[in-house]
Amino acid sequence: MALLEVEDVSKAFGSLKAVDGVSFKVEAGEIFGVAGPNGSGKSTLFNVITGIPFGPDRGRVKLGGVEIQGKSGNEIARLGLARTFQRETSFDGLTVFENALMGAGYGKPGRAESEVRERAAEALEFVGLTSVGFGRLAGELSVFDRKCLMLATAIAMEPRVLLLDEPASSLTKPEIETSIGLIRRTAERGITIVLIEHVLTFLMSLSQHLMVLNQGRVLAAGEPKTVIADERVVEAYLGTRRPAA
Ligand SMILES: Nc1ncnc2c1ncn2[C@@H]1O[C@H](COP(=O)(O)OP(=O)(O)OP(=O)(O)O)[C@@H](O)[C@H]1O
Repeated sequence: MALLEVEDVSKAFGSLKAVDGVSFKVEAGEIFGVAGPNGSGKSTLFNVITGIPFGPDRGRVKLGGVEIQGKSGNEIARLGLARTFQRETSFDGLTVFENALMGAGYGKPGRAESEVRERAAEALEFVGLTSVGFGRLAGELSVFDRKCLMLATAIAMEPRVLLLDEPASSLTKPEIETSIGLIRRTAERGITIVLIEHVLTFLMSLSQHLMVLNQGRVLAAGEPKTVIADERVVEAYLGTRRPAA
C-alpha cells in the first residue's frame, strides 16, 4: 500500500477548476516531484491534501490507508503530514529556537519539555542553523536561512510525509545545491517527500517519480527522464512543439 494516495481530487474557485480530477500515489521513502507551469494547480493541490487552508471539493486523500480529506489541517498534521510554503513563513517576532519549538511540540501534549527542546535543537542543527544563531529573531534571517528554518520546524514535527512547495525559489545557485543535499538527507531520515518545484534540474536530481500538471489536470507522470521528454510537457512549458525530426 502506498503511504500517500490521492484519488480523483478536485478543487474549484467559482468556474475555475484549479485542481481537476488528480490522482497519484507516493510510496514510503520516495521523493515524488510535482511540476507544471504557473497557475497549473500545484499549490492548490498541496492545500487540498493538507486541508490548509481548505480541503478538496471531491475526491479522497489517504495517509497510510486512512482517509484524511474533510479533517482539519491540525488533525491532518497530527496524523503525520507536514508542509512548507512557497513563501517563507515563520513567526518573525520569535527566535529561531522558539519557531522550531512550535514544530517539535505540535500535537504532542504529553511530551516532556526537555525532549521537545532536544527535538527542536536537533532539527535546527540538521538544516545547518547552529546553536550560535538560536536566539536570533526569525525575521532577521536571510531568505535561505528562513527556508531552512521552515524546513527545520516541519522536520521537528516528525512527519511521515513532508510536502515542500518550491523550496528553491529565490535561491542562488550555490544555495540551490545546498538545498538539494538537505532534501536528500531529509528523505534519508525516513521522511517521504512530495516536492513542487519550477527549477526542473532541481526536481530531476531529486525525484524518483515526476508528475506534471497543466490547467489542474495530470499531463504526464512516471519516470522523470521520460516525463520531461514527453511532447505535451515540452509544449506546456515552452508553448511550442519540438519540430519533427
Ligand atoms: N484562493 C484562491 N481563490 C481563487 N483562485 C485561486 C485561489 N488559489 C489559487 N487560485 C487559482 O487557481 C489556479 C491554480 O493556482 P495555484 O496557485 O494552485 O497554481 P500553481 O501551479 O501553484 O502556480 P505557481 O507555479 O504560480 O505557484 C490559478 O488560476 C490561481 O489563480
